Amino acid sequence: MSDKVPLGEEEIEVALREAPGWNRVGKEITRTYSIRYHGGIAMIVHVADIERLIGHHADIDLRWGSIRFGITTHDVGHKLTGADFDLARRIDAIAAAHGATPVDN
Ligand SMILES: C[C@H](O)[C@H](O)[C@H]1CNC2=NC(N)=NC(=O)C2=N1
Repeated sequence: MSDKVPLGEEEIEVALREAPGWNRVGKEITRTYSIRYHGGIAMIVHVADIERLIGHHADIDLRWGSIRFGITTHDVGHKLTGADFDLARRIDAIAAAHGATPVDN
């Protein structure tokens, strides 16, 4: 499991470059995908299985045609850690497996 030690600013910049499509918004990193509602439910179940496995959970906002993930580490006061970027990578892989299309801005 990735560690839950707050990252420094430079480490966050490096991690963001290595997680293309994820945006830093306030205290979290976030990404939105386009997916049909029912497909989004199936994707969430898959993500939840992985979240339980790694002990790290995203905030998930499912809408009619899209799903948004927001990730930050609560245990260290809502700061960004390696665990957030680890989960982001895993969500990207699951999204691809479910045919979810990134809505990157
Ligand atoms: C005990 C349990 O592992 C911790 O509370 C985990 C659960 N999931 C978590 N998820 C996130 N995003 N941040 C955390 O600090 C966190 N802590």
